[in-house]
Amino acid sequence: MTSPLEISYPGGPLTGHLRLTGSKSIANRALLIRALTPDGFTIHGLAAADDTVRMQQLLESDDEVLDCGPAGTTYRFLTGYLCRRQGTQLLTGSARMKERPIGILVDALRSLGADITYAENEGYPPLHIGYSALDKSDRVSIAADTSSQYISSLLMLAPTLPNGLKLTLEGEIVSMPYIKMTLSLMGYFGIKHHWEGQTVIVAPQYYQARDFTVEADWSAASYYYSLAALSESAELHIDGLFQDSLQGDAVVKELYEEFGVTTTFTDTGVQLIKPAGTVAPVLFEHNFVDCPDIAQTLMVTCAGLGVQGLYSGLQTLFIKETDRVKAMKAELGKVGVSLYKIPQRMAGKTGILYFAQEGRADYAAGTPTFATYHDHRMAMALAPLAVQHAVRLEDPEVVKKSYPDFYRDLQQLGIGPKTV
Ligand SMILES: O=C(O)C1=C[C@@H](OP(=O)(O)O)[C@@H](O)[C@H](O)C1
Ligand SMILES: C=C(OP(=O)(O)O)C(=O)O
Repeated sequence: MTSPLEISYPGGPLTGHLRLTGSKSIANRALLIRALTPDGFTIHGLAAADDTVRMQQLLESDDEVLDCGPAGTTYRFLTGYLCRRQGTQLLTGSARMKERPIGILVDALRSLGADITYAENEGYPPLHIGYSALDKSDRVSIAADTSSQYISSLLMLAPTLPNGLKLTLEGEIVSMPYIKMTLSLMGYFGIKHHWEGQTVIVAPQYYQARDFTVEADWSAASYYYSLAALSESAELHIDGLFQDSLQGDAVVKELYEEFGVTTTFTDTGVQLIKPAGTVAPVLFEHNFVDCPDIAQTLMVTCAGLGVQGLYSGLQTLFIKETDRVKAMKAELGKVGVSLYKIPQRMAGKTGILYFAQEGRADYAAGTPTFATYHDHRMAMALAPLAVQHAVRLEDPEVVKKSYPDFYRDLQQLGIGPKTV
């Protein structure tokens, strides 16, 4: 744990220009695909994010123990990849990773012939993974309601399998834009696929080497949208983001229109404007099933502005870096904002889980100290409140997972961090 950091803003319009970090989701796919491509290729714009660095290191390592730390994509993508690599390796991770389920992916890989055994608890990391031809079958069904990363892991491997793969997605599909991102990137490297209903069909094919540039990270951009929304007025220029994005989290540009933040694409990225005098909405309602990583950002924006929140599609937040709903409930509670599950009888009989949020962040008790729960997004989502009142973040270095320069970039906007 690193010492707490206090961040504050002197006030006035928020202005500035920065170049945003690369997307770890895109980077980790490009790295995995490169490992499956005989000729290799150059990847530009790889971020120094821990999850990306780990992916690079582990793909190159022939150590017997591979430690993914808290990196979900790294763990799930390597689970598939290692099945085709010679030798046996122990794939492990942080204490939290050992609580994040992997059984759905292991069962799917085993049905193709994988040699995987649980080293500790059934259904959870760590895993012993041995080599297998994965030629027992050319089709598999997988529950799509828990994590899309299992599906992306299988899809990236699919063209390299002796018989290709027909992958049927069962139940509600969560994080669908990430599956589309995987298929688009595979397409960039020459892999064709087609859908038959809920089944993705990928024939045996070779990845084609092509140089590649990683887009800036729209999930990281969400924190600047929140900063703009929470400021009295703002004009921010963020380089590296483009209109035609592979990332589902690019939806932030539409979501923040409700808070008066407009986006204009420029030659180098985006310009965000929030005019003075913008009136916040009374209610913000959204289903986050396609964009779970920006849920915390929107919760904090609503808390800062006193906007009532009505959220659904949060079911995957319980198994991320922390139980994010529980963590947000505790931290927003520190500034008097409540987040609670709506009883089923009030939400209707749809089976959809709804959460409601009420209250406006209140700093009467002084500078709040927010815990970050080993979750980069807790720190980054709560930080924008600093434009309203100084806030303290515990274990601030947690942001390194996806955005190591987060505080440096805030400083460029005049939002000053100091260690306390
Ligand atoms: O494939 C990816 O790059 C990701 C998929 C999502 O996870 P789930 O599919 O588990 O929701 C997302 O939350 C994660 O940050 C990155
Ligand atoms: C959920 C996340 O990451 P991962 O699942 O890759 O650990 C995230 O970055 O918000």
